[in-house]
Amino acid sequence: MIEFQQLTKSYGSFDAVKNLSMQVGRGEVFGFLGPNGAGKTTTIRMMMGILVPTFGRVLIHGHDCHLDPAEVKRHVGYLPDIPIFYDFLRGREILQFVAEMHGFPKADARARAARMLDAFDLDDEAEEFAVNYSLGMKKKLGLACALIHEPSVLILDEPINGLDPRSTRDVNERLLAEAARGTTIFVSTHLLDMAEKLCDRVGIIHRGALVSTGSVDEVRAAAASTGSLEDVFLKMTDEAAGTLR
Ligand SMILES: Nc1ncnc2c1ncn2[C@@H]1O[C@H](COP(=O)(O)OP(=O)(O)OP(=O)(O)O)[C@@H](O)[C@H]1O
Repeated sequence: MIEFQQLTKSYGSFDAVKNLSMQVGRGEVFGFLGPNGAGKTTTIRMMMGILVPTFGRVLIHGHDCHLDPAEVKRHVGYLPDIPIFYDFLRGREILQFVAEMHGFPKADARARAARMLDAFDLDDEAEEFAVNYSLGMKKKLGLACALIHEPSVLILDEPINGLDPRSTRDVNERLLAEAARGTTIFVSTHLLDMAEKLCDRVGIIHRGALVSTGSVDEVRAAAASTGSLEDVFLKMTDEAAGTLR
């Protein structure tokens, strides 16, 4: 379970994330939606212990993400918005390295890397240097790295941004399979179609503040809208812009 308690990140007088309080339950797929600059990546970086909160905290399975980041990482698989790898390691070597960093013995790490290459259809690129991977291949390799230790929580920053339709479908199917296994998934996106297909609940963040949370139907009802999630999103972020200004 993920628990946000008044999580805040300020840069001078500017609040990139303000007073974020909410919970994501075990096994839930939660879509964190917001327009560009809303505070999604800042929130996720605080969850991963990369940024220090100005105030408040976020807990994963009861562990404080800032005070106890190593324990959090044992439970979490993380896909950053722009996956970055050692350019001159090959796909297979990167996966094996990540598995070994998680403490698996060499032979197990090698077997896990092979399973992931197969699962993500990266076998043909396994011996290629990461620097030569396309964006779609990098996202798939990044997701494979996130999953290699079979985490109970996945934190994904824009996992299908920039992917072609086939890769998008592959990734969505993979995430649905993970959700079916009971993995908790916290996924940031501004692709509403993905949120509608995948998420049990969504939260809409705008200018650092949570403006709505609930199932897609609940969020739709709160916005007094009968339209698509896109209509609801545009209405909510427009109304919020008015009240937050
Ligand atoms: N180091 C920083 N100093 C000052 N402002 C920052 C810093 N990092 C982020 N911000 C600001 O915080 C806000 C939230 O940024 P963030 O990257 O979290 O947005 P986002 O929702 O992930 O956006 P996108 O969908 O475009 O990736 C933005 O206005 C951004 O300019």
